[in-house]
Amino acid sequence: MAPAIRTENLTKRFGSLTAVDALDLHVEEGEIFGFLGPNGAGKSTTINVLLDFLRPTEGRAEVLGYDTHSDPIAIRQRTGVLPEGFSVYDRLTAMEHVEYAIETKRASDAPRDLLSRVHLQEEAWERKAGEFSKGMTQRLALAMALVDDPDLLILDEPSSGLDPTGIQEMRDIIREEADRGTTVFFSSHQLPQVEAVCDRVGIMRDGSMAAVDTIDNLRDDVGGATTIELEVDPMPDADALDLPAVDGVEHATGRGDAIEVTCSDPRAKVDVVKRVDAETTVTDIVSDETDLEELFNQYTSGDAVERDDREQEAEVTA
Ligand SMILES: Nc1ncnc2c1ncn2[C@@H]1O[C@H](COP(=O)(O)OP(=O)(O)OP(=O)(O)O)[C@@H](O)[C@H]1O
Repeated sequence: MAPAIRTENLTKRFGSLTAVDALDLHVEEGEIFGFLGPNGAGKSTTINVLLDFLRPTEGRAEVLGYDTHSDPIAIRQRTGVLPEGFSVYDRLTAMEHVEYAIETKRASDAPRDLLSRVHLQEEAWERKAGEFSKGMTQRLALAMALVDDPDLLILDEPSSGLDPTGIQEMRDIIREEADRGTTVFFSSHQLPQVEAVCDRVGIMRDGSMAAVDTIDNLRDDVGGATTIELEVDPMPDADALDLPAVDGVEHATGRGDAIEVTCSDPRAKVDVVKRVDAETTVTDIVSDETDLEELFNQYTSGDAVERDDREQEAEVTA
């Protein structure tokens, strides 16, 4: 099965500036792939090549098995796109926009269904889109992208301009689409959203991929301490528990009815829970993992991650 997106040595220069630098990107069919990177990393340029809005300087790209340069029409027929900085036709209504998108794709969707799916309020359907807020405009753009049940959705900053409810709704729509078998490829600066929906992420830096993996694997690779807190009843004897003897545990602290354990290796968490559970009843588990923002910073700036420093607390060893 062809990957949904494949680039080989993809390079795009603007004069002396290399916006995309020998990029090899594979996005599998059916996955939700988050395309991340700081401003200017080359995400939009990559997306524009995928859609044949820009020609590569070197290398090539395939979307749904078609070459972006020789088969752009076949790609557009099966792909839904929410472009960066989508702008509306000021004098057309929301309904007319969607009707236009349906006509262009020679599809047979019901415009009302699409507008409901993106939660654009019904009172706005017949209003001129020139009056829309950024959030409403994004919803309209998404409705147009969803026309004809695309096999691939390419969304450039889909959450831009959305309030928290809108972001949540966008997340739900992305999941629904993926559940229907659609591959979703989206760029975003909304890291919590990316974390909530993506199967894998690619982090761009200076036109190349600094990392591609699941968020869990990126966490493992970056290492760094993760902390879990186990609420227990009753508090077990620290000596009998001897958590520091578990491989990958840095230290453990008992406080009130909770044990806080810092693991240098995240895989140790499972062993910790098993060990505590063998001694007492675990009533709750809170895991404080490296958040995606920290991971992102490590891959894009190389700065050391600031860790929650609990070194001063007493260890459960006495
Ligand atoms: N048409 C263009 N002409 C000249 N330079 C360009 C052009 N488009 C993009 N660039 C440059 O290419 C680099 C990559 O830009 P790009 O828009 O792809 O980054 P991005 O990762 O999408 O950033 P953002 O998150 O801000 O959208 C930047 O330095 C940008 O200034």
